[in-house]
Amino acid sequence: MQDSRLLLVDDDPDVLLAARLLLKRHFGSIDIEKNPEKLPFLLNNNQYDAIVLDMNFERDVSSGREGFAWLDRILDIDPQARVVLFTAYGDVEMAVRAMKAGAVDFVLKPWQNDKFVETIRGAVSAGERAKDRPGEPERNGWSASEKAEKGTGKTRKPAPSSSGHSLIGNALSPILDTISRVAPTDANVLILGENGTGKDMVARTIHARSNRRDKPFVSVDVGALTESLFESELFGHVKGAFTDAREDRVGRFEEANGGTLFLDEIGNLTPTQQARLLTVLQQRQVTRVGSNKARPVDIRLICATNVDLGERVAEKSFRQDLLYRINTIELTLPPLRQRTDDLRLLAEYFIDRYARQYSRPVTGLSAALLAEMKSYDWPGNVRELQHSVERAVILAPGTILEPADFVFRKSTATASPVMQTMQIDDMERQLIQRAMQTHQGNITDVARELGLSRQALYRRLEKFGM
Ligand SMILES: Nc1ncnc2c1ncn2[C@@H]1O[C@H](COP(=O)(O)OP(=O)(O)OP(=O)(O)O)[C@@H](O)[C@H]1O
Repeated sequence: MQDSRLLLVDDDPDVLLAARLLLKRHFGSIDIEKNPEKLPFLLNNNQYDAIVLDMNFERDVSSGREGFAWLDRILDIDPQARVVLFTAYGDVEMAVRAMKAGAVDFVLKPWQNDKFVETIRGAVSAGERAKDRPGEPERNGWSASEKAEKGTGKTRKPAPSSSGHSLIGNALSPILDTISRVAPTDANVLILGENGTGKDMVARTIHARSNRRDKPFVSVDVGALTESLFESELFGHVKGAFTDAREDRVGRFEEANGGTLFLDEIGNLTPTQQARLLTVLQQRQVTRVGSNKARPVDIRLICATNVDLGERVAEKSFRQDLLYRINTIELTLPPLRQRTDDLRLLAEYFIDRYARQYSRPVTGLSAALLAEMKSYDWPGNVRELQHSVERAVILAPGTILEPADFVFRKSTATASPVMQTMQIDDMERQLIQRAMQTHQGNITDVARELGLSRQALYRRLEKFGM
């Protein structure tokens, strides 16, 4: 236990300090973090034996919704993560729900010291046992291999051998073939497709099937980086390079050294950012901001975007030389509306996954629902289908999902004449405004309803000045 490493995430600094003081006496090293937004970065860069996560962040004090979203995110990044939840409200029902969603245990605040230490000890040693015997079922009833095979919601970083199975859909077989051929090479790959079509999954699958699979997979949403953060995030900085640079920091390129760097939303880079990126890719070395020492980097580059880069090149907002550098192999993921034959397969896959996760008796979907699904245009693609099925599985009264259990967003085909004459931007703005009202500004819920990633939602909020 003395060499184990823990991460505590809570927005109350007093709680963090008190918990660290207690746990330091029993466990090796304890990282504390006030801001859950830092979780992806921390998890991509560190190996934790257990993570203690608060369920009730400030913005959403009692429902635990934000805690659930962060739990999901952690398990997406690391399906084997041992997450123990902190809850201040003694809401055991919520804690039990969280355990069904993949947490290993929970601690009620205010805690009893002995009990708290024992719970964490249990989480850490369960993780060690699972490492020793990889096939052994875990606490929530699924072994690691079963999770990877079945894709029980935690398959974002699956075992290399089985990662291809989690990309569901017959229409994807040509893409899976290409992935098999391309993955073992070091060729740069550009993945194109609308939001929610599976670009991130494809990037992870390529890495998992590459010779770099034991090295880091580092993912950066470059579209979300401001001009001032771009260089220090990607290339790192040295202490004193700018006001906030209190310590040396390794950039994402260096973090990915030996492994794969995934640059998402590459289509949104400004001309200056494109020029900086191109130089680094040409020279295969990075210079941290404030330093003059160039460091070699060995990365396999995968990029993704939902914009038409050819069009951007034609209108001169994306450099052709950069496009040629990143698109050695190009993969285009079809939107869901163009692969309606896969709808049943995908829907059944998600029904199975969520019925298990939430212990619901749902076993399938009716022909009427399938017909409605086929006539809908799925603007949020597989992500939207996934969330709609999740909601329906939780709420449906019967064992077979019916049209009444499903909420389809108003599609362009059925929109009112007024809506049809509106510009797409206006519709988008209205949808976002409505969802923001419904969810009282909770970004996670709004993004989920709209089938967007949080970053994609942030960009739209910025675009519409909301
Ligand atoms: N073929 C598929 N099989 C199973 N799940 C899928 C498939 N495609 C997408 N998904 C699921 O849909 C969700 C969105 O996928 P992903 O994040 O890979 O899309 P994306 O194209 O990267 O989206 P964005 O452009 O918004 O970042 C994920 O939860 C993923 O698990």
